[in-house]
Amino acid sequence: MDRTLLGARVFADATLLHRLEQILHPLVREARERFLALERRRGTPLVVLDIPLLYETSSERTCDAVAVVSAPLFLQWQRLRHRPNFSEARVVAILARQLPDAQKRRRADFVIPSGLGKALTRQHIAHIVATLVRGGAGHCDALPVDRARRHQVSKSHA
Ligand SMILES: CC(C)(COP(=O)(O)OP(=O)(O)OC[C@H]1O[C@@H](n2cnc3c(N)ncnc32)[C@H](O)[C@@H]1O)[C@@H](O)C(=O)NCCC(=O)NCCS
Ligand SMILES: Nc1ncnc2c1ncn2[C@@H]1O[C@H](COP(=O)(O)OP(=O)(O)OP(=O)(O)O)[C@@H](O)[C@H]1O
Repeated sequence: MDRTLLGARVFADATLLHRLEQILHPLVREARERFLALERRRGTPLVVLDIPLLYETSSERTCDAVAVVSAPLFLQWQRLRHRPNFSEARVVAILARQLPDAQKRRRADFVIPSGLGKALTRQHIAHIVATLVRGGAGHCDALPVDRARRHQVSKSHA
């Protein structure tokens, strides 16, 4: 499948994108449920879901905590320019269909900076994992997280 061509069509046409989402999102949901059921059976203490349209689809309600990976806008554009299917029009169309980064950062429990090098990003992730495991967040959509500690961490990271 030519994803670049499909992207050019659907990101320029809200109706077509909606049709594609109606086909794909149920399949994504199904795969996610299978994954969660398997990890629950295994007793995995923490699972991570990488969801691009998390707030846009209200999926945050099914998770114990949300971490947003964020870099400054200039860096986002710099990285996007290196993608094989880059076009300014495509990026503008995609951004118009997503919640602004600032809003995601405000709503998230954790903000993971990705603009200051991979070592620092890894440190933040390790800190978050330790906080969640200590705080008792285990199976997604089940256990509570220590909110006070969450805020403490997200504030120091923002
Ligand atoms: C249109 C497709 C084929 C383009 O694929 P391609 O490999 O060229 O781009 P990629 O998937 O990496 O997406 C590029 C950027 O667009 C964003 N994006 C993808 N789908 C959407 C969408 N429905 N709404 C808003 N942004 C989107 C991604 O987060 C990413 O930042 C693909 O994005 C797709 O099938 N999208 C529809 C399914 C979807 O909603 N996926 C995201 C959530 S599960
Ligand atoms: N912490 C980091 N330090 C340095 N570079 C990074 C870091 N995180 C990501 N990058 C670089 O930024 C680019 C984009 O990363 P990635 O594809 O993970 O973004 P993304 O937000 O998941 O993208 P999308 O949602 O559009 O698929 C890649 O080239 C990657 O190497």
